[in-house]
Amino acid sequence: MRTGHRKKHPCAKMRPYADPTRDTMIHVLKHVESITQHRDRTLLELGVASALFELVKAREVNLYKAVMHGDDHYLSRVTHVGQDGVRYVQSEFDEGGEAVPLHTRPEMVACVEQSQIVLFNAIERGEYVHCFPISVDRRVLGVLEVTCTAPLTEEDLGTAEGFLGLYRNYLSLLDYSERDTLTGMLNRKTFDENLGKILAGLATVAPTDADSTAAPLRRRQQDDGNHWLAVVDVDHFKRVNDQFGHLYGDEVLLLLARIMRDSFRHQDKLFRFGGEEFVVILRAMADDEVTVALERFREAVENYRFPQVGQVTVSVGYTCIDAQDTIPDIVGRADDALYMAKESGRNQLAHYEKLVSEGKIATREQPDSDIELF
Ligand SMILES: Nc1nc2c(ncn2[C@@H]2O[C@H](COP(=O)(O)OP(=O)(O)OP(=O)(O)O)[C@@H](O)[C@H]2O)c(=O)[nH]1
Repeated sequence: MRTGHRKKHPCAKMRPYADPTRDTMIHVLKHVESITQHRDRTLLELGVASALFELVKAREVNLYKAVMHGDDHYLSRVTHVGQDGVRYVQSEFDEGGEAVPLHTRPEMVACVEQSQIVLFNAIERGEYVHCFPISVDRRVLGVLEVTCTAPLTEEDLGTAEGFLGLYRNYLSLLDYSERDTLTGMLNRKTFDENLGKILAGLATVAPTDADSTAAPLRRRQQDDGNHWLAVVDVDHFKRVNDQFGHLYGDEVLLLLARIMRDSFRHQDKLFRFGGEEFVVILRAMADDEVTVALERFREAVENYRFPQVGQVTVSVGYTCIDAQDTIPDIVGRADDALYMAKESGRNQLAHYEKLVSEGKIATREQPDSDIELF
């Protein structure tokens, strides 16, 4: 039987002086271990930014996401680690992370458009800003910005590029496991994780009797509006498959995914839920804002001519997400509304809460207690 007693390794006594190279290596490996333990994108990003901040002794490290809207690039800061001790991760749904046009950050243009590393001397602040492109499959997804009081040494540049390589590889692995292979949209597994995070966020800011600390965050959440969930289903898709074959059916799904990407904002989350069903999670101040966005998408599909197939339409059911909801509650309500949209002739939207207030649909039964029976 083994006991808890461990013999000292004979070499332990033979280390009369510290070996700085070995210590640095151990330090770097600890960061690598900590970064790769995450299956979560935001924690991964924070891990990379924190590691670089410490290892190259930066003043601050920022991570920007680059997004295309129309023909223009926009940048949105998602992670920040600074000397002030502030460590910050922007929620993907947070409107506070409003994207700025790329041209307002001229030092980043070559980085995003030509995938070049850029060193920028901000003399007035006594800072050197290093911008590294974050690219996966030759697409620049963002910029890692490392700000220091002096240009990075060759060694530090090597460290930064090494961590960037690690981040890129890990990101493409995560991306692969998060996406549907046909349309490239986020998959069902990612849907559950994302909606779970939204609900957890809402629960932390939901009002309680003695909640003074949560008040500013709650106010901000309320200022940013509600989250909404819409289920989109292709009308008579079986007919498309039967009449034109599965390959054309697949092409319809692929093109539909493209129309969805063009119709919604970059903060909105788009998922392929399975088969010919898609889900959008969006944030909006008011009901009519959601209706306008969904209606714009519905019309775009109706007006598109799919190769060989011609016109395809979609029906959409949507509902407002509440802090007390569970995932099945939300999807169930959107599905009930979708059913009504199909029953009422397809190619239209149906808003669950509106249907309830008009007495056209019965409210879903809420469980009496928190206890779930299996
Ligand atoms: N080509 C293709 N077809 C799929 C895929 N996933 C599901 N389908 C097909 O989608 C069709 C869905 O049919 P139904 O659920 O009957 O619905 P529908 O014909 O769209 O009719 P409504 O929803 O009532 O308007 C089935 O024929 C499935 O085989 C896919 O990945 N590719």
